[in-house]
Amino acid sequence: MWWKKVYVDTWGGWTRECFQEWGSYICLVIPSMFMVCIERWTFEIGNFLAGLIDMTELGAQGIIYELALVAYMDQAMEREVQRVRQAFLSGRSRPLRFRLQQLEALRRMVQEREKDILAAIAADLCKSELNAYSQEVITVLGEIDFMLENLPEWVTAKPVKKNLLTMMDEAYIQPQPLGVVLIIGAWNYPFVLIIQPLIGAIAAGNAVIIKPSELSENTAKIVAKLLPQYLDQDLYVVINGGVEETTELLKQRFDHIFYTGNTAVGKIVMEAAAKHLTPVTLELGGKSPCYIDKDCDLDIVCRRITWGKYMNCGQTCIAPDYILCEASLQSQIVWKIKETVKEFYGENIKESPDYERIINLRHFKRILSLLEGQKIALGGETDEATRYIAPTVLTDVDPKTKVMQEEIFGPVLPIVPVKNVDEAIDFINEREKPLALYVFSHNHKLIKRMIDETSSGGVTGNDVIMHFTLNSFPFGGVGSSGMGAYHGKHSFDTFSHQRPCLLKSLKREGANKLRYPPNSQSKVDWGKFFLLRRFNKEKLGLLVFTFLGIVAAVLVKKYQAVLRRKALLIFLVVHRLRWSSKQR
Ligand SMILES: NC(=O)c1ccc[n+]([C@@H]2O[C@H](COP(=O)([O-])OP(=O)(O)OC[C@H]3O[C@@H](n4cnc5c(N)ncnc54)[C@H](O)[C@@H]3O)[C@@H](O)[C@H]2O)c1
Ligand SMILES: CCCCCCCCCCCCC/C=C/C=O
Repeated sequence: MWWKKVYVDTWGGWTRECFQEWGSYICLVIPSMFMVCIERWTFEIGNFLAGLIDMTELGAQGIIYELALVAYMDQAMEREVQRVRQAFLSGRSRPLRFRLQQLEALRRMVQEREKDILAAIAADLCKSELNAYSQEVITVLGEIDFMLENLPEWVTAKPVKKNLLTMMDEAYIQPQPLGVVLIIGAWNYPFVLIIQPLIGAIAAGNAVIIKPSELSENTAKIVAKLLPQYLDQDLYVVINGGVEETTELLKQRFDHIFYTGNTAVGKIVMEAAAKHLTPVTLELGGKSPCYIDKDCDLDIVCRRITWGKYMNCGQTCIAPDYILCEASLQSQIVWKIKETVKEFYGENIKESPDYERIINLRHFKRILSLLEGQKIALGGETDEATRYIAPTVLTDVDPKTKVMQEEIFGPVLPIVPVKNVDEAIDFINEREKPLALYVFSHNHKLIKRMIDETSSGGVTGNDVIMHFTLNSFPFGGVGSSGMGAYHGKHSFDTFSHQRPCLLKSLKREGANKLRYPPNSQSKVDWGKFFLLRRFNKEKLGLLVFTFLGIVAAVLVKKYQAVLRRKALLIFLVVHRLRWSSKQR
């Protein structure tokens, strides 16, 4: 027997190294022992599946094994999801007290292990720990506090308005957990993009499998290490790995999939989810435009845009992707951005602790290719060894060029001249719906008009990024920038099923005869009366009066049942007569 690929845990990397040395040996010498070895290994490490080893790279020449191993991977993933499902079915994730306690434990994890978390984010993105804290940790702590404060109210059943047919029944909406949720994260804000949805999923009472991005591997590892130390180990599980692991994971049945990442993979996720009719939330990207009206304070506008564009080296889903403005504004904008860059990052940007690097060489080269043939008005300096790209501005950009065809996701800011706001609106509407839209103007009406006449996931007027920070807002895209939303109550709703509950009594069968066969015109008329009429304030007095009658009837012991029925009948007949006369 041969195997092409095996899963092993990557705690500290030692298992992987060990396997590289021993795995191929075992495989070559005693192939039949191989599976046993993997089984024992995965058992010993608690079924955590992570890194992938390509046995062909290790000198094993067999090809026949691939199928056998894929089957093994499938089974392993299936077992893991099954384990989490069993934990969910135990019911322990549901009680409010448990949810609050897990959220508090998560907060304790972030507070007690802050240094480890910040170091991991910093290592992944060449980010200062201060920036990692303000961009990721603050948001997470704020979200946990918000949940703890509001959850007791959100979990309670909400009574709903009733119609005449159900007026004696109990009718309410009960939010309930969906089940097992899969959260797939992206690398650019590797902590907040998995922990913030996790908070919502826990709050809603679900079990969760988290698949962090393999590109931000330090954060992926620290999350996999810390979560089991603080949270229930069977309900909340981290599975690390790359595309192959995600692909295997996506074959399993989940009750909801929450994916953050690029649009192309978003389609893959949705297709896989469709096989199980699993609902998805897709937090995708796109080109977020920034319109600068000539009636504005350019100093302030350029400071805000510089902050949002070059934060995290432009690798922010809601960073302003490009600027639309009148041609005459371009030179001033370039000048003011240049001054701001100096103010923010100093004369030597490479030395600044506030300026990050591009995540990997592939993205570095991709961004460089976007500069070809462009007029570079600011920046343009690069260093492949450290994946540094200076804050860059391009002017007079032709919308047909490559930089305007894909999301930039780097520190390159094209300016596309337009004649006026009408042309800017048309420009935006001719393209895919962006994740964010930014409009700068002193003219409030112009901002409102742009909001009314365009579509985007979110909008901020006279600033950038900041709508992300308000957890009373739903955060998400529209069209190709995504579907569904989260943050605060919106996360709770995303991970809950709003279950309508109608509780009737087995008494009062008389009223139900109306819907039983055989049907008649009179039954239809009564049905119309019962179902098409709604209570309004005008009728409330009459209703109260009727109820008082019913209560009185209850007090008259001997005639209790008879009186109640009569009062209801009188009320309905009076109503019906008044309604019929109005109809005429
Ligand atoms: N809307 C948001 O909140 C938000 C936030 C961050 C990033 N983004 C968007 O994400 C993009 C950047 O992230 P990325 O996509 O480069 O991140 P990424 O490369 O980390 O991929 C995201 C996840 O998808 C998985 N994946 C990748 N290829 C896959 C495949 N073929 N099949 C199955 N799974 C696969 C990865 O394992 C990873 O967990 C940008 O477009 C950005 O705008 C959106
Ligand atoms: C010290 C004050 C902090 C100000 C708030 C900063 C807000 C930063 C938000 C960063 C966005 C993180 C999520 C990104 C999603 C898409 O990539």
